[in-house]
Amino acid sequence: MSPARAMVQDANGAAAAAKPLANSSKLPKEVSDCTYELIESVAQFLLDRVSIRPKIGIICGSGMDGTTGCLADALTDSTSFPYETIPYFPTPTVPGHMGRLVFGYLGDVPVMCMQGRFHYYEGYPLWKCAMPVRVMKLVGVTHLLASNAAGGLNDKYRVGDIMIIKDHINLLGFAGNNPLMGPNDERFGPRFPAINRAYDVNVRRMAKQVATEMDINNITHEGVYSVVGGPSFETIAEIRMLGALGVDAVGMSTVHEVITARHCGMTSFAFSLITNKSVTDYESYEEPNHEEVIDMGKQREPVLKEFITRLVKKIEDDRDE
Ligand SMILES: O=P(O)(O)O[C@H]1O[C@H](CO)[C@@H](O)[C@H]1O
Ligand SMILES: Nc1nc2[nH]cnc2c(=O)[nH]1
Repeated sequence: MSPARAMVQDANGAAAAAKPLANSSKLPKEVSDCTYELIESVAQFLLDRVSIRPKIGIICGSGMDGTTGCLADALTDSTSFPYETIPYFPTPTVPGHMGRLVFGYLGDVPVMCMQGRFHYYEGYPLWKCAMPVRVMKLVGVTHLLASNAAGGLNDKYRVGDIMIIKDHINLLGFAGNNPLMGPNDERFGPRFPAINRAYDVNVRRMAKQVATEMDINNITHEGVYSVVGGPSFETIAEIRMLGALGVDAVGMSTVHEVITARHCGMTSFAFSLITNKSVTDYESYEEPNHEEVIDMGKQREPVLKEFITRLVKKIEDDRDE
């Protein structure tokens, strides 16, 4: 598709030509080129083409954003933008991440939904991986809900369980890599943002209420997520180290999105679907693999869809009070 000609697709996949773009080719190479004005222009591109004004932005994790039956398919009155048609947007390279930004109604709540996210191991710098969160912000989103697939370290967790993230350990940050590195534009947020209250306590409370209402408390936990760079899964020594650090689940995403969201004043919430148990035993022949991650995401899709739909409704009702 010509980069100068964006396409929008409706929920049935019908493509329609949108306004031509001045420059829809590539993201700027340097973080310093990714200005507030550039993000504003991307937000404006979207606002010019959709009528709904979502306050809630959703990022779907591995296996939860794929084919028929996924969350984005549940949106009504939807308009979707394949990532390659959005100016300056990265494109996903990972199976299980479809690559569409969908606007629509979940129940009766307007949302925008990233069907596919960006990971550091794909070769994008972290700021670029998290750039869509800033686009959400300038579209008018106030609440970020991110989901991910993760390996479960906590002995009590089983495959298929949900972990509401209460905190994270940013191992990429420890290694000197953070989405906020580079010049800071105060219009997004402060140079040194506090991150200790990243996972909103009120939204977590609502999520626990939803789990009770759905009668899934037996599979729902609250815990600490750690991000690693990937794409290789962890060694046994690494898993043991993470366990000793108090990590309950490990993955390769979400933290850069949440940091970016908090930096620009968005309320954030995230949860993990435990798609595999982390291997801690040298005698074990088990090996994690991306196929089982995607399969578990698909299996849990109905539950997660309902979980998110109910949570979104609670957030919206709470905002209206
Ligand atoms: O975090 P999400 O995008 O759900 O994906 C998780 O699953 C993939 C590994 O199977 C990694 O990308 C990991 O981060
Ligand atoms: N790093 C990491 N990411 C995952 N995503 C899904 N499962 C895993 C895992 O076991 N480790």
